[in-house]
Amino acid sequence: MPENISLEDARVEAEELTTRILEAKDAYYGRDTSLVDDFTYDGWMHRLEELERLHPELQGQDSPTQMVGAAEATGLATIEHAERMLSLDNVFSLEELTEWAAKTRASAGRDVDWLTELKIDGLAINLRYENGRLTSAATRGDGRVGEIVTENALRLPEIPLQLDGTGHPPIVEVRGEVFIPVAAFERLNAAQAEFRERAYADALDRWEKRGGVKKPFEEEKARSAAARRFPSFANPRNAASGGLRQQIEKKNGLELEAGMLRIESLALYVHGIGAWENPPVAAQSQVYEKLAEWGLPTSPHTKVCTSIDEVAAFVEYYGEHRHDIEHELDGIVVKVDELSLHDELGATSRAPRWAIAYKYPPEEVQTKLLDIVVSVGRTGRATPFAVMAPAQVAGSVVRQATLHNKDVVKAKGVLIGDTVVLRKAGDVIPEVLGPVVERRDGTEREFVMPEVCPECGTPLRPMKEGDIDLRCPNARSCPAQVRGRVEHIGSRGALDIEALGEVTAAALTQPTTPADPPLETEAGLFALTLEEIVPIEVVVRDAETGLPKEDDDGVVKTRAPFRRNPTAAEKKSGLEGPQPSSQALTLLAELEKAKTKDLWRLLVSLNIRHVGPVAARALAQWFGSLDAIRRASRDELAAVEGVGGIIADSLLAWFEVDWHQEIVSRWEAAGVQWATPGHPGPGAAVVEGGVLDGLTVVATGSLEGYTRDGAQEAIIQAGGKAASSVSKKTDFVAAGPGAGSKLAKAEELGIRILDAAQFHILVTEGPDALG
Ligand SMILES: NC(=O)c1ccc[n+]([C@@H]2O[C@H](COP(=O)([O-])OP(=O)(O)OC[C@H]3O[C@@H](n4cnc5c(N)ncnc54)[C@H](O)[C@@H]3O)[C@@H](O)[C@H]2O)c1
Repeated sequence: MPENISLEDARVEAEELTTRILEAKDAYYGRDTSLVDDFTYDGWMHRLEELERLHPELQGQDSPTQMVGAAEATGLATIEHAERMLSLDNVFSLEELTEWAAKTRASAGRDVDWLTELKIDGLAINLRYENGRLTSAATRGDGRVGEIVTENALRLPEIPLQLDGTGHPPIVEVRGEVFIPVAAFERLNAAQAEFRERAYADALDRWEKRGGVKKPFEEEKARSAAARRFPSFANPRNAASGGLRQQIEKKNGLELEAGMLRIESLALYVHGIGAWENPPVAAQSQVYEKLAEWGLPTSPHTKVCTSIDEVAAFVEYYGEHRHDIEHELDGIVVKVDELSLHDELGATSRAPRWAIAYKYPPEEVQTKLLDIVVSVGRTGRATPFAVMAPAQVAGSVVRQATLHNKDVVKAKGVLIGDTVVLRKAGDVIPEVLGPVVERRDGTEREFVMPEVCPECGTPLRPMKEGDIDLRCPNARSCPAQVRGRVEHIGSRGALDIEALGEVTAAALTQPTTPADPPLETEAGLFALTLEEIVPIEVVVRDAETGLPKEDDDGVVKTRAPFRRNPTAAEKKSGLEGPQPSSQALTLLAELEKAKTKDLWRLLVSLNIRHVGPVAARALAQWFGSLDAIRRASRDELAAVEGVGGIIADSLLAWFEVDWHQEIVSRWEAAGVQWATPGHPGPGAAVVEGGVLDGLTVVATGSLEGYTRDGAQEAIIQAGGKAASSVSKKTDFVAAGPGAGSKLAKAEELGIRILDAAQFHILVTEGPDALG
């Protein structure tokens, strides 16, 4: 729907946007920091373009929509490019991409081949070669004039001073992207941490030599100074940009060492040309072949596509595999392959018309760090986590992220109230990368790790001697730990009780009413009665913020999940007062069923350290009953395949605790079956001689007819080993839709890959039946 905005309103909005965009550009191109995330920045640019489309009189020559990068002088000498270096226009959906392709083909007046490439998240570089010899390397700058970085560029082994071969053009400009590969970026940040430590140690040394008395705050000062000198880099793009543009000759000591290391992390892929008269090739893809012949590095991830469907498939493929690539990418670049069409189609003042960048949804955004709260988990570990203003990142809304421990909070340098960079890549757990220091206004405050458990007030202790992680030692009755254990009991890998999730576990252990929760520990779980749970009331929380909701009078709202009012018909038939809700009835029915579930599931639900489904299955298969496990010696336990010494010790320690014994006996009194019926006793491995005996199988993606657990179970039941990662020892990989890196690994190692139907044959009839 065309927007109806008056010129006056549009002007005000455009001015506001321009100010913000220019500020962000200054920081990004001049100081290698991002004041906002790329997605927000792109949104501003798009809106400004839209306003200028609606009111063309707003579009001055100096509008950011007409400019490439920034000319901001940063102290480096500059050089004019022989031919302008442009930016790229963006699209954010396949629909827009298809539209652009149709328009471009129409302008070309003939069929077009598309060259698809990964959009490398780095910074552009222009390499000028005269008769095959490098005369300058420069950044893009404002597109006409860039900063000279020749000295640093020549430190990259991939940038040749002299091109291979003979007969080079008198002048050619080669354009490419300088970036830091993902693996090198990790190493670089690890090295920065070492430099921090060394700088800190040096400062203390100097202090001591001067005979000073160290005070805690002096150490603190030395630490912060070291952290300022050698900060962690928030992302490879900004680290690469600063790395290439640093004035290395002005550095010495540790700074010089760190600077050199940063340059050594840089890599290059070339992706274009400028100022090449009459190139002896007709297509951009052939240009790359030529550049490779000259010894320049080209990306292996390019493809010539003859239809837009093929382009879309490329976009989709790398959308799923963007984390399997050696560098970060923020999208796909689609180019018209034929060079003569580049001239015909031309360019706007900012971008060529023969290419477009398709941008993937963001994986890195900025948001406000509202608070750092400490949570206690089921094992008692006290973990600080970030509470953030909700942020949409990589397709989901993120509000929280763990910060692990107080040292991590310190290392990341975040303060409560900071604007922080938040990253979530695909299925990966969200992570706070660090603060945007430039956005501070002085109201931020430091996080202080509490000394007592926030849930039960018990003084926190190190997990083990000298450990930085703290735990609440009140394992039996700390409400947070009981809640965590009860939730674990209901989880899919344990007793798989659907009605017993996080919210129900909290209701049973920490309701607002009654004051004494029905479960003080999990020992009472299987003896719960309707009378106990029906009165339960819990606080209603806001889904966005997690804070308690209040009514108009400021009273906290509560909810009674386990009861309902009687229906009219029930009232008529004389029923009075609250009735159990269907949730209450389901919970008790499912608990009843769980009492006779497989022994291994019951073992997992006991929350014994290290005893997960794999060890529990092995124990259950070997011993057949909890009693037999309890009577076994350390050696007997450790000898069971899949158990070992650590788990044996953990089992022995668990049985020694009185309140653990109480769980077992009270569950038993409530009807829990601690033995597998018909098991012949210790030593009888049930599935020996199965059709998969001695074979290792990995199941990945969604296999029709199997849940994730179900596929694993089927492998084990057939006597095979269900492994979670692919290696040379893997015999088969069963892969369904959504299979990612494991499938790629299997292909790489040449391991036989099965679909769901073949997998079914494998686990029921064995490998020979596959043919
Ligand atoms: N977060 C911020 O504050 C902020 C500020 C300014 C710019 N930015 C980011 O930078 C972008 C604008 O910068 P831009 O003008 O460089 O545009 P761009 O990064 O969207 O696209 C153009 C650039 O892509 C690069 N590129 C990577 N792979 C390529 C390939 N295979 N073929 C051709 N080119 C390739 C080239 O260097 C080219 O100059 C914004 O969209 C935003 O994401 C962010």
